[in-house]
Amino acid sequence: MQIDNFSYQLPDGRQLFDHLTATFEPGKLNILLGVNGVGKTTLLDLIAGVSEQRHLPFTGFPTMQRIAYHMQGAPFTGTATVFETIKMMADLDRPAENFQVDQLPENLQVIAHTRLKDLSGGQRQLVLLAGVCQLERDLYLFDEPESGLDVKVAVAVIDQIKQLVARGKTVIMTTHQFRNLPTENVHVLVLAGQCIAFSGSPAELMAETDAETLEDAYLKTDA
Ligand SMILES: Nc1ncnc2c1ncn2[C@@H]1O[C@H](COP(=O)(O)OP(=O)(O)OP(=O)(O)O)[C@@H](O)[C@H]1O
Repeated sequence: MQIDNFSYQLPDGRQLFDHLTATFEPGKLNILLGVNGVGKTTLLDLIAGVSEQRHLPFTGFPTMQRIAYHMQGAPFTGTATVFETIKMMADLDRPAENFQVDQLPENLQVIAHTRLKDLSGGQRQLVLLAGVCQLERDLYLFDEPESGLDVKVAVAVIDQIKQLVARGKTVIMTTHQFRNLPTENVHVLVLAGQCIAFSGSPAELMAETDAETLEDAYLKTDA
């Protein structure tokens, strides 16, 4: 999945991307890093085709119907219960499987019959995330999936994402949290200066910056 020499202006005329080239590795967790406002969400929106039609420089990406997109802060309320909501998403792509309560992540089983409108913001985010993971797609996009979640819950969220990768799925995720990130099967892209300033494995980024952790390596980049 490749973006080649892509330039993009915001509606107010600001240049967000300038000759940006990026390769996303299939079957891996692609982690897109960069400071606030650099354009990570905009890039995910463009890949998903939600904001506007994909431009020609985007090649090798699945069609919109084959992409699952967990958007940041998506409004997700209503009178449906946790179980009904996740079952509905499971049934979208795997109607024959008859999704059951015990297939919910453990932390959602106790609130399986609570209505979304009665959940906390973090719990709603967990429901949406679990639903997205039930979809059977070729590419999964997660925009800051652990934001606003307790660190213990965030571990479980990253585990769900790792399970997708273990099943051979391609994931692109933005994050500002380094604590629970895996390093195996991971491809890192650093968005800075209107283009991809680094693309490679966590080990390569750490070697290039002479750092011992991915967080330190990122801090040493010019992002
Ligand atoms: N619809 C829009 N109209 C005008 N500007 C926009 C629009 N959407 C986003 N922007 C601008 O695009 C820039 C990039 O925003 P984006 O949300 O992609 O950044 P980000 O890297 O995901 O940031 P964060 O880490 O804070 O979520 C910001 O300067 C923002 O103001």
